[in-house]
Amino acid sequence: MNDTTILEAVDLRKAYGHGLQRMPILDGIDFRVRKGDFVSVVGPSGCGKTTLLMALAGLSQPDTGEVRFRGQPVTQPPQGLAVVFQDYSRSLFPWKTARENVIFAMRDTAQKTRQERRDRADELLAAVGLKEFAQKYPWQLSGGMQQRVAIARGLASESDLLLLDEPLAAVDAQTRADMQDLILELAQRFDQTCLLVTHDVDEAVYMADKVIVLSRRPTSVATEIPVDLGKRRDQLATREQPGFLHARHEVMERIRSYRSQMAG
Ligand SMILES: Nc1ncnc2c1ncn2[C@@H]1O[C@H](COP(=O)(O)OP(=O)(O)OP(=O)(O)O)[C@@H](O)[C@H]1O
Repeated sequence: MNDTTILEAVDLRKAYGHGLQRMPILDGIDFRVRKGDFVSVVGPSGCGKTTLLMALAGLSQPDTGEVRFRGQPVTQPPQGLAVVFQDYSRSLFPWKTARENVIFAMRDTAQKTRQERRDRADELLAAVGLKEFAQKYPWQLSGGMQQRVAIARGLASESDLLLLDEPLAAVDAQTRADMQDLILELAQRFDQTCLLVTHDVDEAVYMADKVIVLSRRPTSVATEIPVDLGKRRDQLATREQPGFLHARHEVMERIRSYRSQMAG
């Protein structure tokens, strides 16, 4: 590990089931994430992206191999790491309002007083376009709104590392673009390293400093494709830059090669 590495996956292996039912999912995955980077992970459906994320978060243990966060082996969810799950309906507390859900994530932050926490929660809710909905309960919000609360909560934790599992899957195209920019802006503002799982190749490249493409299941290869676009992104200009088109091409090419291996 060098000084700037915050997260490492070392020869991660994980299978589900036993005996004849045993299904290997991760079959020797290695990669590193540098502090401050935004990393996207793409791969075929069912290749084990959520399984990988659960292992990175310390929510499930790999069979062999190791996850290291700030150089320390991860054996349970570590402090300084937060996850925004794909299934927002199960990740928010239904008995807490949007504001209370966001405040709940601030247990370990610099915001100590009730007022400080309330102000930061309202700032984040306003940033995700939910200023008027702070006092609503999750069941009073649409799916996309609930997911925005979940994102505000992830950012509120001010954790050094934020793992995002398809957080924008349920929102419409325009909101999705706005949320991409919001996540980038807030991650930079709070100095958060992010690892985003997404099915959307354009989103993966737009958001990231590096895209990790996973091979089909059992996933044994994680190819890294650098995205050389600097930190400032713009929905129109960035997507037209040669660097964007090149990285997008490389990612698509890699996915296609994994697909043809599967067919062959
Ligand atoms: N707890 C579990 N027990 C048994 N099998 C599981 C479990 N969790 C996931 N699987 C299986 O492992 C495989 C990988 O699942 P996973 O959700 O990690 O993939 P994914 O790449 O995130 O999928 P998707 O792209 O569809 O979201 C799938 O075939 C899934 O059915």
